[in-house]
Order: sequence, then C-alpha cells, then structure tokens
Amino acid sequence: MVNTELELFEQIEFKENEQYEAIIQDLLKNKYSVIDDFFSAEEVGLLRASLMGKYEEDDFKKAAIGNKINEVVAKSIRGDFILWINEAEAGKAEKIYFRKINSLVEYLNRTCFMGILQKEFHYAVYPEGTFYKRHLDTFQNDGRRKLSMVCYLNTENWKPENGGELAIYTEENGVEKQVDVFPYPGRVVIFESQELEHEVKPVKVPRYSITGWLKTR
Ligand SMILES: O=C(O)CCC(=O)C(=O)O
Ligand SMILES: [Fe+2]
Repeated sequence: MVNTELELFEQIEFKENEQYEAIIQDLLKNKYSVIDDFFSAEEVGLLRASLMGKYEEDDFKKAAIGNKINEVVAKSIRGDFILWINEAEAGKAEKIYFRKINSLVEYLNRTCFMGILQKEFHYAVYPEGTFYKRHLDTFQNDGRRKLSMVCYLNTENWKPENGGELAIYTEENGVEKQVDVFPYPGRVVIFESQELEHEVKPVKVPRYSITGWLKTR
C-alpha cells in the first residue's frame, strides 16, 4: 500500500466487518477458519484464467521442500507445481485478489495487533495423482509465517469424489481430530501456520489454488 492510501485509510472511521469478525472468532477458537464465497464466481474465473495462461506458458516450477532433499524424495512428499505471485506486477485478476487480502490484513492488524508486515503467495496446480503429505508450514525454517491462507480456484462442478481435500489436524479434548476441507471455488481457508499440521489428499482431477502466508517481519 502506498503512503497516501495508508494515510487515507487511517482517517476513515473504523467500521466493524462481520465477515472478518467471524474469521477472527474462528481463529481464536479453532486455530482455523473456512470462508465460503470469499471470492465471487466471477473473481474465481478471472484468477483461474490467469493461472491457466501462466501454466500453459510453462511458467510453473515443481514445488520443492527445501534444497537439501533430492527430487525423488520431494516427489513422494508433494507433487504440486507452483508460481510465486509478485504483487508489484499483478495483473487485473491478481489486483482483485490483493485488494481483498490487503483489506483483511489491515483489519487483522488493526483489531488483533497481529503485526503482519509481509505476505507471500503462489499459484498452485496439483495434477492428477498428486498430493502433499502431512506437514507444518513452518518446516522450511520460516518462523515468520503466522497465518496460512489457501484460496481455491476450481470450477463450479468440483465434487468430493475428485479428492484433493485439505485435511487439517486439530485437537479436541486432547484427542486428534481431522477436519476435511474440500477445495470448492471461492472458498478460502485460513489457519495458524505454526500450530496446525495438514495435508492435501491425492487428487483425481487437476486442482487449482493460491496458497499464501501472512508473516510477521
Ligand atoms: O492446497 C492446500 O489446500 C494446502 C496447500 C499446502 O498445505 C501448502 O502449500 O503448504
Ligand atoms: Fe501447507
């Protein structure tokens, strides 16, 4: 956000946002929140078209899991292809995306003193047969990752039979509990990066998303 925008924002009187408040309550209670229709069908369409264009141009790279592990091992852990998104070079679709994310981040910082100063996002494609084994998002030695955010860009007709659900492992009365989140278009899931292990179950149909992290420094 440029300075003038920031100053302008500061002058606007604080207005409570019901959707954001619900997210905050979920995070406090469960360490995760699932928000349906965070992005409209039209916005998802624009973002998916942008992703597909870049994917067809071969801009995506096989996702790594740190640099010391060889490719064969990496493939047995995660099989997705990713492309990092540079906010400064955002196209029309990505601008829409960042406008919403930035609004949420402003709200979190203002109401919860979250201290989110940095963000990073990448597009992700999980081709048929791929998955991402159970992990914690801070395994890459990035303790600055505070909240993980995934936004799903699949088509309207996505079915549970397609697989690719995000399994989040939480705890209830000291007992592990698995919550399955299906990657329906427009849905966003936010969770505490340092707290909740999760995994992407094998997909039977290519699966599209944007994954990102809100970071403290
Ligand atoms: O796509 C998802 O649902 C989760 C992806 C994930 O866990 C990651 O990229 O770290
Ligand atoms: Fe993850």
